[in-house]
Amino acid sequence: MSTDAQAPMTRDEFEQALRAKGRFYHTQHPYHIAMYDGLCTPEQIRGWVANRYYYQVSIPVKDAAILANCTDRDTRRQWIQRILDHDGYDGAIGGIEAWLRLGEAVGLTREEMISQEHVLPGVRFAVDAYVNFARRATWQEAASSSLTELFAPTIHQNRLDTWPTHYPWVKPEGYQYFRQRLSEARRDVEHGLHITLDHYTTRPEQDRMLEILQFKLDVLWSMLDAMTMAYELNRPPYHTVTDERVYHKGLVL
Ligand SMILES: O=C(O)c1cc(C(=O)O)c2c(n1)C(=O)C(=O)c1cc(C(=O)O)[nH]c1-2
Repeated sequence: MSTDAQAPMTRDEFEQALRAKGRFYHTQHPYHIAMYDGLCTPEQIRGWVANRYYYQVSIPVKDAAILANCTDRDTRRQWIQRILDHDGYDGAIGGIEAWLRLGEAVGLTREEMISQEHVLPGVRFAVDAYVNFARRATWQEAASSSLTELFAPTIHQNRLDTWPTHYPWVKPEGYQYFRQRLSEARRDVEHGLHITLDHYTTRPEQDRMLEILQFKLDVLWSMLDAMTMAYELNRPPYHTVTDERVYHKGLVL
């Protein structure tokens, strides 16, 4: 390779390269496209909400792992807000509680979500890979892996705009999560982008970051692949053997 090929990207070029990864975001997944086009059955919406619950409860664990590895006081001060946003604080309900209410609004019970009985092994493995990455990586790398949210500035607004028409059977009380996330996601992306653009300055580091972002895209895409098998193709795990949800509900390692 020539020395030129190894030259670092400028801050702007690097940001453009990160943003270009957006074409692989899970909004391009057929499951997501169907959801946006109003083509999902109630069972498919319920499956998505019940499985995404596992992502929601894992996010603060992931963020706590980042905090545990973070030696920078200013970053910790800002990052800790992410945990509070999901867990709730000062009387405000957090994202996890809001997600449980979304579940109830689509016809799931709180108990069946909390029991994680619907969480497909493929979803669990994908989400666990993200949490484990955050445990092992440097805090800067783990922080920057949250940047997929960069690709969906309007994802929650779109749901607020279209779900009531597409899915009138969903109770309106369920939409709080999407509403809450509008401002939180914008703030998180700004902070994550700031850390990322500051941290990766050599070309090999920048290339590694693009690979980290691809890893995170793979996590999100794989979750939807597992849901496609179960709820679109009607091939949940062990479907050749039983209709029961025998898959494990998580091993605490
Ligand atoms: O609904 C979505 O499509 C979506 C995607 C993502 C993402 O890109 O990881 C997050 C969220 N929502 C979200 O609500 C959320 O709180 C969140 C936290 C993180 C993260 O990586 O720390 N991603 C996401």
